[in-house]
This record gives sequence, C-alpha cells and structure tokens, in this order.
Amino acid sequence: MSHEKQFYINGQWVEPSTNDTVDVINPATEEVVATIALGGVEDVNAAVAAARAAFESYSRTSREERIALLERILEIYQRRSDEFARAITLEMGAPAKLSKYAQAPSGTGHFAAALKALKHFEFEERIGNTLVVKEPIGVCGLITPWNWPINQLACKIAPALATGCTMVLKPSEVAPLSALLLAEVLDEAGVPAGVFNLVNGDGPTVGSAMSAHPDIDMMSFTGSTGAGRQVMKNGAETIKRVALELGGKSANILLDDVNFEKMVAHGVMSCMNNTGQSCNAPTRMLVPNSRMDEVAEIAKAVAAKVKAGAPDAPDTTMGPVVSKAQWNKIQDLIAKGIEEGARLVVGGTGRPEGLDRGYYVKPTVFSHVTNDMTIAREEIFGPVLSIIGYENEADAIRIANDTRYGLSGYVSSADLERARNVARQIRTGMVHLNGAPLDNDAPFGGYKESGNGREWGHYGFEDFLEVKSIFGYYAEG
Ligand SMILES: NC(=O)c1ccc[n+]([C@@H]2O[C@H](COP(=O)([O-])OP(=O)(O)OC[C@H]3O[C@@H](n4cnc5c(N)ncnc54)[C@H](O)[C@@H]3O)[C@@H](O)[C@H]2O)c1
Repeated sequence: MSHEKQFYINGQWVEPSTNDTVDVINPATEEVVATIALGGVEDVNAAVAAARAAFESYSRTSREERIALLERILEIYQRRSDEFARAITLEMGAPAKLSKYAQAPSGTGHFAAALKALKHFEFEERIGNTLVVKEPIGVCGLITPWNWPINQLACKIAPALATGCTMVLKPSEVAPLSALLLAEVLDEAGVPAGVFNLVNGDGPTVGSAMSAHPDIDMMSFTGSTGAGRQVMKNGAETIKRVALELGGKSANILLDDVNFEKMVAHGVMSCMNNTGQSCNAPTRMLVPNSRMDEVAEIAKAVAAKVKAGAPDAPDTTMGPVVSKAQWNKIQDLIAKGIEEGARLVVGGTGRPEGLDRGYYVKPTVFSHVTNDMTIAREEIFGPVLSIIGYENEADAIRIANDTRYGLSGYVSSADLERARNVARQIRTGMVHLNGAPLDNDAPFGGYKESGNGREWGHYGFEDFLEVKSIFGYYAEG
C-alpha cells in the first residue's frame, strides 16, 4: 500500500493537513499492519471544494459516458479482486475464503447492478403538461463501516457515479485499506478529477465536519444507530438529505411445519457468517415453545462444527471479530445473557480453546431467551444467537416486531403462502422466505431505527436524485 498516509482529492494523492495517524490492526494477530493518516476539517473542506467544482461538468455527462465509466471500473475491479480480498482479510479478519468468494465479489455485484440499472433508469417522466426530471442531488458525503467494507463502499459509490453526483468518502478508520485500493481503481478508470475524493479520519472529526458541511447536499451513512443519529443531527442545520443504513436485530421465524434439522442449521450458520458481524444477521431465532429443547440440541451440534481460527487456515470457517473493543463488548453481552437467566447451550465467554492471540470469540448459542433480555434487544455484532420461544403464529409476529430495529426478517414454512402472509406482517425493510438469498437488484434498507434509506439496484439511485417539476413543459403556444 503506497497511499496510507495520503488522501485522494481532486484526482491526486495529497498530503493531509494534520500529523495525526491511527494504526490498522490485524485482528487475527493483534499486530499493526498499516498506519493511516487521520484528516481534519481543512482536508474535508478541500475535498468538498473539489467535489463542488467537478459537479458542474460531471452532473451534465450523458448516460452513455457514465455507462462507459462504470464498465471501466468494473473491469479494473475484477482484475484486482484478489488484492481486495487480501486487504479485507488483513483489515477486518474475514477468513480468506469468505473474502475471496463473498466480501470482494460484493464490489463487483454492486457496480454491475448499478450499471444494469443505469441502462434503463427513467430520469424523466411526463405528467400531463409537466416534465418531471430526476437530477443528481449534488455533492454527497459517504461514510461507511468496517464489517463488509467493500460492499458498503460499492453500493454508495456506484449509484452516486451512475446518477451524476460527486462525492467525498470517509471509510471506516478501522478498515481503510480496501477503500484506498478502490480509490486506485477509480483513478485508473479515469473518474474525472474531483468527482471522487477520499479523506480518512474518525467520526467525531471528519464525519461530523462532513455531516454539518454547508456544501454537502446529501449524506449517505452506514454504521451504528448511535452514529447515524449524530449524522442526522449534524445535518439538520443545512436541511441536507440524510440516508441512513443502521443496525439490526433481525428475527428468524421458524413456523411449526418446517424441517427443523435443516432450517435451524441454516439459521445458526447465517447468524455466525462473517463472525456475526452483519447488520442483517438473523440473531433472534423464534421457534415454537414446544420445540425449544429439540432446536437447542440441533443448534448446539451445528455451532460446535464452526471452526474459529486463523483466516488463512484451510479449515477455518470463522475468523476473529474486528477489534479489542468489539471483543470486550461481546464478552460483556454474553456474560449479561448468563446473568439474566438465558440458558447457555454452547460457547460462552473467553477465547475458543487453542487460540490465545487474536480477537476470537466462541460461537455462542443461548436458548430459552425472552425478548426482554439484553441479548435479545441489543445488537451484539458477534457470533451469538438467541433462541426465543413463541406460543403461536401471532405471538411470533409480535415478538419479531417488538424491537426498535427494523432491518431484516426471515420466515420459513413448508407452506409458502403461510410464510408470505407472515412476511407481510413483519415491520422490516427486507424479509427472506425459506432461506432465499439477497438480491443485488432489489432494495436493501430498514424501517424504524435501522434507517431510512434504500440501497442497491435502481432503488439505490433515488437517494442520490432530486426531483424537479417543470410545469408547462409540454403546453402549446
Ligand atoms: N444497515 C446497513 O446496511 C448496515 C450495513 C453494515 C453495517 N451496519 C451497522 O454498522 C455498525 C458496525 O459498524 P461500525 O462499528 O463501523 O459503526 P460505527 O457507527 O462505529 O462507524 C461507522 C462509520 O461512522 C463513522 N462515525 C462514527 N461516529 C460518527 C459521527 N459522530 N459522525 C459521523 N460519522 C461517524 C465511523 O468513523 C465509521 O466510518 C453496526 O451497527 C451495523 O449494524 C449497517
């Protein structure tokens, strides 16, 4: 990495205005793998000024020019995909296979989805004699987390470029290496100077300066609900649009007619995927009270097969969590689960056996959890599953909705119509039926305190567009 102590502003790698730095720690070894510069207000101002100047010409580029640009980005990204996978493993600890086959390809997925959407997106609509035009909103501030680092960058940068916006990105200071690589890709692809700018930094300094900046028209934020709230507050003074993708505590309802062996296994593995560090992870498994003991046995056997270990070891299925701070938080929540009377089925506090270095957590399952317990209410962001019992279908729906979050939901039943009916009653932005996977072309986002934006595919364009009515556009004489 050659640009760790630099920022990308106005088409150039530049020196920061401050001498502040932060170390990037490999969570598998606890060793420093890089040191990045932390920016200040001056760097944000320079990046915003570059984005503002570039907006004038970039916002007027044609659909065809932007299609060509996205195609070049996609081609270069794919060529360097293995580099992205390695950077992601280094910065946040994902097992090498997960980085290669899921984390890095998520970038390709979003650039390809935006490209596809751009080819057909209706930027204009006639209503009577009025022309309604969807125009790029302006300079966008993008702030992203560390858990699916490239996924979050790509699903913001691709629609911003597709719609004719210019942008300033502040990636997570915990996992900034893949973002620096992406800046290199955008540079090589010929993104015009000032259209894309990157300033590294922390939330309170760079993130707040961006959120409050009078010359940023829109903030697209992904991260915790607490930080999202700050972005919204800081953006309020300038009435900028604030699109938020925040935390979750998603329910996974297993109706009484499912194949429990299969769907409990699926639910446990989905919860543990990426070491439990996914905003949409199915962390509350809702099962009939009468099946609780049987479900706990199945979950125990499945979780016992999860192999925590070094990201590059061939038999590893789960890497460490991202940082010491996250490790401590997860330990406290596991202890809280035990203290509040949940039944520990497998896992618990401390490191998994044989791992005395690295931020490794035991794959942990609790049964007999009630929805008022801390482990059922708080987003743990670690490999910790809570199994909660319900009396009947209505009770399951009530428990699923009894949360301040509303990101995702999961419903399984042998009867598809029954599952569909339950899905319609879940107050979340997404519901998966019978283990259906995500769809890059369909909207991703949440209700309630999980956010207010929608990303991915053509829905992901809307947050980056302003709508203008030109009355009398079609009037005669
Ligand atoms: N809904 C989604 O699409 C989605 C996707 C991934 C992650 N997440 C959520 O992200 C969280 C985990 O990521 P994290 O620990 O990096 O979250 P975080 O909120 O700590 O940090 C996210 C980003 O916000 C910045 N930030 C922090 N405080 C800020 C402030 N006051 N103003 C502006 N920016 C600020 C950080 O520097 C970082 O870049 C979880 O809650 C997870 O659910 C949500």
